[in-house]
Amino acid sequence: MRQKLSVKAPAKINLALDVLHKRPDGYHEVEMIMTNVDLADRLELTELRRDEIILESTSGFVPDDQRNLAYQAAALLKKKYRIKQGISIKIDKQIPVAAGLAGGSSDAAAALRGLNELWQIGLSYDELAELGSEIGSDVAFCVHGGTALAKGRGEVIQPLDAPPPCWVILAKPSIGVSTADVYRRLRTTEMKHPDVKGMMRAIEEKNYEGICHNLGNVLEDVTLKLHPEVRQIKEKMESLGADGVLMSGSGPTVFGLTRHESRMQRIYNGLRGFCGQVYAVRLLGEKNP
Ligand SMILES: C[C@@](CO)(OP(=O)(O)O)[C@H](O)COP(=O)(O)OP(=O)(O)OC[C@H]1O[C@@H](n2ccc(N)nc2=O)[C@H](O)[C@@H]1O
Ligand SMILES: Nc1ncnc2c1ncn2[C@@H]1O[C@H](COP(=O)(O)OP(=O)(O)O)[C@@H](O)[C@H]1O
Repeated sequence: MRQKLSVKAPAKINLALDVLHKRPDGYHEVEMIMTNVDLADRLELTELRRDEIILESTSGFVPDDQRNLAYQAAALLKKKYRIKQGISIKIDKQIPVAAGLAGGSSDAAAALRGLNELWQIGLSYDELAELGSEIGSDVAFCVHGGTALAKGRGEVIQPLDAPPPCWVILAKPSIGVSTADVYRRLRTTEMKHPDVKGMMRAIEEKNYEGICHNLGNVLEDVTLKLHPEVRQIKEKMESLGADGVLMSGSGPTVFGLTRHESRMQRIYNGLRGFCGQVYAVRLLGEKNP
């Protein structure tokens, strides 16, 4: 019998994103608070007799070859641990692409977690995260999942408690944003830094109002200038009564928080039709099992 495994790959949002400076290697030194939401891709991993990697996805927007981050994860493990078995990776894509929600990074992390188990390699999450950061800066967080402070270029992970439960409305306009382009346009001397420590305190104290108050992302201004429709979505979400509203990562997805189901419905209904893709999901906040 060929071995099979199904792995969940949840999206992330950045509750806080600060950039300290640009590094000599071209990356930016960041301080981010990231947490998972229950919008997820699903990867089905099936062993193949032939030594090859086959990748399929339900989305027309992601590559199905070595450019796919989940493919790269499998190739990395195969090379490093001299795995001779082949693998079929089927991605049921639910997370919008190039959205600031780390869909690709989460698929890579899920492939690492799943293949580590399927091929019985025996690596810890810390070891998988270190490997994953060769693929992308957000992969390390996605290996651990839950809620964390991410430093360095995003690969230095300090786990945090889960924030108090709430609804998260995600609204993505029909544009894609290039992370590299947004970082390139960032002027590190002209930034309003978010209070990352204040956000960590609010999470530790399970202080929902404190979390809403401390939301902040230095990349937001860059993307808002490039794409005025993102500002319109922010304003709409605020006027519909979200307690806190912020762009996730490099965007263009905007998220709004509320604890009340009736208000979640109002925000969700008010945004549908106004904006490309809208989701109402829960904060996950807990680490991957
Ligand atoms: C902005 C964030 C926030 O979580 O997420 P997304 O909006 O992409 O989801 C991340 O920092 C994105 O992480 P990720 O998407 O993995 O980035 P990578 O593939 O490593 O890098 C893409 C490009 O972004 C720039 N980059 C990335 C990370 C970083 N700390 N500094 C950078 O300058 C570099 O130009 C790099 O070539
Ligand atoms: N498995 C994957 N899922 C999504 N995008 C992928 C994947 N593999 C490679 N990519 C590429 O990575 C880019 C960024 O995708 P994604 O991770 O969805 O966005 P973001 O970095 O904004 O969170 C896309 O342009 C896409 O072509």
